[in-house]
Amino acid sequence: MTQDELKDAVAKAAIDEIKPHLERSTVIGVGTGSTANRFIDYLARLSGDFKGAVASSAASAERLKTHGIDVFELNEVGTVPFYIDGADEVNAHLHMIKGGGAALTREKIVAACAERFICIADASKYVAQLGRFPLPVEVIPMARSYVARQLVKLGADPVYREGVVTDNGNQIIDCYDFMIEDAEAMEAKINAIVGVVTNGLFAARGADVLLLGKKEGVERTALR
Ligand SMILES: O=C(CO)[C@H](O)[C@H](O)COP(=O)(O)O
Repeated sequence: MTQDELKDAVAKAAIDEIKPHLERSTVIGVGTGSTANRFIDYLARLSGDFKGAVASSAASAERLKTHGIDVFELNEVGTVPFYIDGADEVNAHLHMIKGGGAALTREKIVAACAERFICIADASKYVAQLGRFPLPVEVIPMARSYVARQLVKLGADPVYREGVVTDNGNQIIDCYDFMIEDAEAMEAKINAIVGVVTNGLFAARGADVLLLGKKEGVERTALR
């Protein structure tokens, strides 16, 4: 099976996961990226079974609207029963690195408001230790150099993702050569640097369920 087929399989599996729980009043949290896009495409087939979605990026909001799915502001909705999103890396604790698509801050906000975070990923994303994928950090533009110097002190090789402006008007620094021992501690440490909006470690609020696409089939892991 190709990586695209595996992404497709987990997107469908996420639909099967949430379908029995949908009500006409349900607003679903939707992530960003190529795997989340497939989920959006399948979700469109259920229109009428739920109320709408909250999106973690302008791109996902656009795709949802194109399919005729109503998009709500998170502030109007409060909490969402599910948040479905991909990951750049995920480990056995269902801690993740996210933000390859620069949507990490909004993803983290919607995830924080979700009762259940369902991570959908193909098998290439599963790792024993987080950090081979460069860890994204969203920064306030004027703080970029300062934050980069602090990240060097933490052991990272920070590289400015040139030309990328987040949906929040900020910039991204990617931390290379930065294997993570304690994801929760590092998430908090980086977030404590002045000028950091947030970083792409999702450990304090990891996923509750992982649907991992393998060539043998979709493997489901539920922590809660
Ligand atoms: O965090 C993300 C975007 O900011 C995505 O979830 C992550 O990059 C995975 O993307 P894809 O499904 O395209 O592999």
